[in-house]
Amino acid sequence: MSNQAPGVRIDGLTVVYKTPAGELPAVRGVTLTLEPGSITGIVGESGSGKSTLALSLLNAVQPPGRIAGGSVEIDGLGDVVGLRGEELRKARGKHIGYVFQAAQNSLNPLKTVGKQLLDLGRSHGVDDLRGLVREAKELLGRMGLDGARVLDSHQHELSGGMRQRVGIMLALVLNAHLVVLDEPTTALDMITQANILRIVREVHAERGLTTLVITHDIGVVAEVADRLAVMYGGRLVEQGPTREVLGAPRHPYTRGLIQAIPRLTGDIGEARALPGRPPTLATVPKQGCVFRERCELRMDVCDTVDPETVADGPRLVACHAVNSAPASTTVATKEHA
Ligand SMILES: Nc1ncnc2c1ncn2[C@@H]1O[C@H](COP(=O)(O)OP(=O)(O)OP(=O)(O)O)[C@@H](O)[C@H]1O
Repeated sequence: MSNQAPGVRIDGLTVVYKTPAGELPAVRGVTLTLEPGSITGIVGESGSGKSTLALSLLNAVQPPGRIAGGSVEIDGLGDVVGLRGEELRKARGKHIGYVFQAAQNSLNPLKTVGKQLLDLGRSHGVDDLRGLVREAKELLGRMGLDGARVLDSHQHELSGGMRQRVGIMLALVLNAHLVVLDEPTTALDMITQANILRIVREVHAERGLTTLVITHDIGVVAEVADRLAVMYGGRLVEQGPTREVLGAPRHPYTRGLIQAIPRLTGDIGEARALPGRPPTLATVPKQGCVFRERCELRMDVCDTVDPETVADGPRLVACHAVNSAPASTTVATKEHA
């Protein structure tokens, strides 16, 4: 991979988990492009398949899960779904930096952060380990931490918020140009969250990265993402430029998510939680629209026919009610399940 922001093309991706009821899809027929140099946010409630989709970028879905169909083409690496063993290990860390959702718990409790940093550097053939430590201290310093002290610490000596920032440092320190951040700010207070998101944006711009941010918090994507993809029941239901999607959401689920945000100004009672709950693997409908049970625009066709993804300029929406808009053109959504 060159030293430039890579483009990523996810096409018809389906990921299944083995359950007592057979293999069920957590991600189904997802098609998404990450433009080089962009920050894309994926938002959706718990269980919508965000983490499973993010893990697929590293071909890191673990049993009982497996990628059952589709491809993930990353510039310079090819289709990572086909990568195995050493090739795959090298790609992770060096080309793809990743902060796991449970970043607070992903450190080794027996080793200092500095020792883990050196292990990471050695396992990726970094010659200049001093330079690596310098870089780590610099990144930690920018995130408001005393770098030398953090590198000398064990996991138990750090707060949840500090571990989260260590996770972000480890994802960035090898200079990967594709960075995946899964819930990067969940353990943080509002001020620290804003600070971390500012740093994510700065480092993204300085280094020329392609960044994917996974979150249940629409405020986080509003803060950082150029483009926003909304996920529900393993499907992408709406995508587009963040401002356009937030300013004029089209899919009823996106509208529901936005209406559920309490505003700082105005009546707190105006925030309306979306009624009902998202489906689990066992309750996701096998045919028809995955959102219909909670949808105020439900029509008969929604019970039987999966809505196609329809493009209107840069906006993509999968909804029968919205599909009737006259200026739309249909794009094929591949199903590999
Ligand atoms: N190891 C597993 N075995 C079985 N089912 C799983 C496994 N991991 C995830 N799932 C199921 O797959 C679906 C998608 O989970 P995933 O963690 O990708 O969603 P998410 O949107 O990231 O949610 P969260 O933010 O809560 O992690 C959920 O229904 C979840 O229960």
